[in-house]
Amino acid sequence: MASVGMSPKDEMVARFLDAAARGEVAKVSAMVAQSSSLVDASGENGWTALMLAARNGHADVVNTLLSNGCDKSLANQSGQTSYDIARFWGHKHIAGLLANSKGVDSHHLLPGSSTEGHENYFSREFLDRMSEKRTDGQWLQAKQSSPASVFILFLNLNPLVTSGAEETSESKADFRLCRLRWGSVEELATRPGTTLIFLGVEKQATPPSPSPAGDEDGLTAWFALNTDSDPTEDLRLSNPNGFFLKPFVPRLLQLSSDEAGVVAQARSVLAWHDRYSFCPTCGGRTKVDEGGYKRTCLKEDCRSRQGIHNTCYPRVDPVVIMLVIHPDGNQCLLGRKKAFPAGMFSCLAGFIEPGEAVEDAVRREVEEESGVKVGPVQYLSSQPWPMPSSLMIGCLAVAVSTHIKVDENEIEEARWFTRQQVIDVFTKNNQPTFTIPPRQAIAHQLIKHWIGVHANL
Ligand SMILES: NC(=O)C1=CN([C@@H]2O[C@H](COP(=O)(O)OP(=O)(O)OC[C@H]3O[C@@H](n4cnc5c(N)ncnc54)[C@H](O)[C@@H]3O)[C@@H](O)[C@H]2O)C=CC1
Ligand SMILES: [Mg+2]
Ligand SMILES: [Mg+2]
Ligand SMILES: [Mg+2]
Ligand SMILES: [Zn+2]
Repeated sequence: MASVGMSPKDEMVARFLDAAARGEVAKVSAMVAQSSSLVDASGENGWTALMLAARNGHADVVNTLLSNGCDKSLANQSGQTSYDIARFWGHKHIAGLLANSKGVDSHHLLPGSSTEGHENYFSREFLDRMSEKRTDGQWLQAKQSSPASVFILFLNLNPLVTSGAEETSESKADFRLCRLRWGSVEELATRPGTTLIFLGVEKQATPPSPSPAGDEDGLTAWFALNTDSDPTEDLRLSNPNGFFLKPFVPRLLQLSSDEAGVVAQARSVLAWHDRYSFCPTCGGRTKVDEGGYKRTCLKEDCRSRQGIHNTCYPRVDPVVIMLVIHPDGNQCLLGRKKAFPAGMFSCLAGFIEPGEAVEDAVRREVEEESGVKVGPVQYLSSQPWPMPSSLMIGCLAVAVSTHIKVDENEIEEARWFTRQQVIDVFTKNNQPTFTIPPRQAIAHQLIKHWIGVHANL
């Protein structure tokens, strides 16, 4: 403890050693940030902060000191290193951290791996995709002309909706998809700029009973169409309140969870047809197969027709999105792009590159965008993001360095935010100084998960 007659420097070292001995990780971090030479400073009998934290079993302080570059090989006046001390006092986990040649083992900062019940907007599977029926032309034809089937319509990839709040048990919807019948879209389906795809059938709690309409299996099939010729006038009679949802975001985020899931599937596949209308291998004309899940080149000797080629199937672009946790466990890294609304910060994100594992993409994108180095990575949940075909792979990650240097081409600013600052955003207490994306974005859910996990701290 500090005592009368100490120099200010000795007094600061004494306060620092005391904080480490007591496990006051936030104070240790703050003091190191102010004066980095403290990490290896020693007090009575040559004991350093690392030794005191190891003696008292404070793994979080040990990690913070390691990540700030302390020298773990130092010994006290009795010749004991921090590792010897941790072993002597039975703190095996800390001894493990100190023995680890990479210095930092921060897995304990990641919450347990339970992600059960975690569902993101756009990920609800309201329909059974029935992929085995995509090659059954007769079944598809019968469903297409069945009066029970549902058709949703897009004009240049914007869905036809009606407004009108609908409150379900899980979500409040401001817009609803217009559910059309074959009779209203039959003529449109034959126009050159229109694509029709099969989405699946409504999931049923109990096996369906055959319908009297001669529709043998009683399953309600869903289809989607995208067209480039405005059908508003033709639909005026059957859907006087319908309109195409444009601009698409953020209003698309106001559908019910069920309908958002349907739109995620439909819009991605339709966007693929819209953008890949010619054969990517030979540039020839193609035709739509398998209920819209395949395009086949019409040129019989095209290479894309020998064997299986991913160019013939709808694309999905994997993106990593991660909440990076500070080595002290009490702060997270958020960034903002220039295009974000004023004051909004979000998780860093980036496209996975060819030949790259998820964990490596997380480490690369975080370092590229913020200069921060990342150690352990944990997958949490994923989210289809149909703008047009991203799959957001949501992860938590632990930083092993803390200095920020942003890539100004992509990120305007990145900052460490304390848990309290983030809690203030959720609770709207203490006039939060920033905002985060809405609950429909996986970024929001990752941040919320981190706060929830640490709610007891
Ligand atoms: N749902 C959510 O919470 C969030 C979703 N996102 C989505 O994640 C996506 C990726 O994030 P970014 O930071 O923009 O990625 P990024 O950090 O990799 O940078 C984007 C750049 O990557 C290049 N790129 C590489 N592969 C690409 C591909 N397949 N498609 C388009 N560009 C590609 C382009 O040059 C592009 O400008 C965005 O499109 C955004 O819509 C981003 C943040 C939050
Ligand atoms: Mg990015
Ligand atoms: Mg990037
Ligand atoms: Mg990138
Ligand atoms: Zn071809």
